[in-house]
Amino acid sequence: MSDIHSEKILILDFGSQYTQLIARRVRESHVYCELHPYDMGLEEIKAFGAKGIILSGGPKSVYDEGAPAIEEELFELGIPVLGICYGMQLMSRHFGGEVIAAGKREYGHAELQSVGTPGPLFDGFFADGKSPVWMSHGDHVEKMPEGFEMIAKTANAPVCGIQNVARNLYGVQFHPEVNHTPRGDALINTFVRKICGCSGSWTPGQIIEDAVARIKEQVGSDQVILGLSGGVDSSVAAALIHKAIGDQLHCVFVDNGLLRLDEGDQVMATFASNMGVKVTRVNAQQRFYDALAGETDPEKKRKIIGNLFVDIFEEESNKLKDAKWLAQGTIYPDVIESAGAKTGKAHNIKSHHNVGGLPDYMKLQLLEPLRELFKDEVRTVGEELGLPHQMVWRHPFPGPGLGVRILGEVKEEYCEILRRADAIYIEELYESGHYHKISQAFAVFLPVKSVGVMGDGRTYEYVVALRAVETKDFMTAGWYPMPYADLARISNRIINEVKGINRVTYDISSKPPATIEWE
Ligand SMILES: Nc1ncnc2c1ncn2[C@@H]1O[C@H](COP(=O)(O)OP(=O)(O)OP(=O)(O)O)[C@@H](O)[C@H]1O
Ligand SMILES: O=c1[nH]c(=O)c2[nH+]cn([C@@H]3O[C@H](COP(=O)(O)O)[C@@H](O)[C@H]3O)c2[nH]1
Ligand SMILES: NC(=O)CC[C@H](N)C(=O)O
Ligand SMILES: [Mg+2]
Repeated sequence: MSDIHSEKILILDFGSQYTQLIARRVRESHVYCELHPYDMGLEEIKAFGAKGIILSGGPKSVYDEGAPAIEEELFELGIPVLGICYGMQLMSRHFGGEVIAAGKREYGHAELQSVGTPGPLFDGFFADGKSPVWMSHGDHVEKMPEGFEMIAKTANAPVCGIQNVARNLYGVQFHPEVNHTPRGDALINTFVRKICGCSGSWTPGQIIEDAVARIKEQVGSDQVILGLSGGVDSSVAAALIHKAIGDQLHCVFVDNGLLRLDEGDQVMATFASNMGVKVTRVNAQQRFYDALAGETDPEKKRKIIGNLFVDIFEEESNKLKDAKWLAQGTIYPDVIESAGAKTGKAHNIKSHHNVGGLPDYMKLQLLEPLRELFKDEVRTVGEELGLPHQMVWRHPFPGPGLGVRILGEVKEEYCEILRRADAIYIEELYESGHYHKISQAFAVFLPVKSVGVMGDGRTYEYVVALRAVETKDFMTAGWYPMPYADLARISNRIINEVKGINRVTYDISSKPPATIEWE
């Protein structure tokens, strides 16, 4: 078994908005990396065994009292270090440089100018001695650190790139990790591949080979149970685990009555018929409708749905002899976010449910083969495993499903109406080529009636709202500028074809201040 973790980069997070993007760029260079808080101890850092360390940006100023600092010996380990923004300022100070509040702050686009010879990090970065970069800083390095050369500046900031080639220490004031720095990805690639000497073994084929070997080793001859939703994460997890242990995997698909049109049949057909995976379908529609009857509060609805999922899971695992593992499609952003959530600093806007919020009595161990992967890596792995393209590139669908897309009380009748409207909407998006330009699209049922006229007769029926958003990380999102002609066609079809709807609206709210789902 090749060890794809033998080459890895450590990213120390000083609280930048972009730390996750640094990890994305490193992964795109086919190098494994992990994010850790800036105060990771020296012994832990040594034990991690990184081939390179990246220090992120951060909101504080290095000269503030109590500003986040690092283990001083970090620079003595002989491991290459790249400091970005705050990271460069820390490095500069450590080596006797001076950081001050800048007279001219820089936010947004700036033109970086090469100073002296570009050096290994900036290899190929400049064209005619210049390169567009993206800045976000109020401080700058005024006096150079000892033993370093200055390799770049801008009109406003005297020091924007520093290097000590002999010790493999580099710093940049700009943000190479954001898309607005056009050659930034190449710079990060140069750092991890050329300077740190990583060979780039983090490829889909290797990830699969490694995961399969690890699953086999962990699970042995035990049985594994997995909640399969038909969404990207649980589907890829199922395919991966099935490749590793075949029939020892038992998937449970819960039809909670809150799924999209024909979704249950599609999931069963794809997995059971085409892929030979054992899937038990639990028809629990009525149980969910009964449990939700009369409840209008969004948070209470989410809790009801989540709890019922767990109950059903428990029942199913009790039916299975020797089930020792519960597999989940947890991915890296889930891991990072729940680590953040544990600090308790964030407001609870809504309770996101993942089935398998394990109750103590469940006694199953967790198997999470995707917990190191980002969504797009999960998708690439899914493609490599031969999952249908449509399944891999589907928009995410929340666990509580239509339960959070029917405002207020959930009724079976409303679910039927919404399923039909949503299916038309999504079909039209596929046909017009918009689907893959949109991050997530769906219809929402509004339990209010308005007056209309159809075939000379008065109608008094419900309203459907259409939502389509563009986003990278689902934390912030903009509404999709759908062409009028497409909106017209979709609205026309929904009103004509779906009984119970006589009005369609398009949601033009961004997140924040709205959220993506309506509840
Ligand atoms: N109807 C369902 N039956 C069984 N398990 C489910 C169901 N809905 C959700 N789950 C479980 O909850 C987990 C979290 O759901 P989530 O929507 O985040 O992921 P997903 O459905 O696998 O992927 P995607 O984000 O693409 O929708 C799933 O991985 C799956 O294990
Ligand atoms: O698995 C999930 N369980 C949930 O309870 C849940 N609630 C929202 N979402 C999805 O998360 C993303 C952000 O949604 P919001 O802007 O509505 O919070 C969007 O992609 C939402 O679809 C969920 N996913
Ligand atoms: N983005 C950053 O890392 C900013 C660093 C520091 N707070 C500054 O304003 O210069
Ligand atoms: Mg889902």
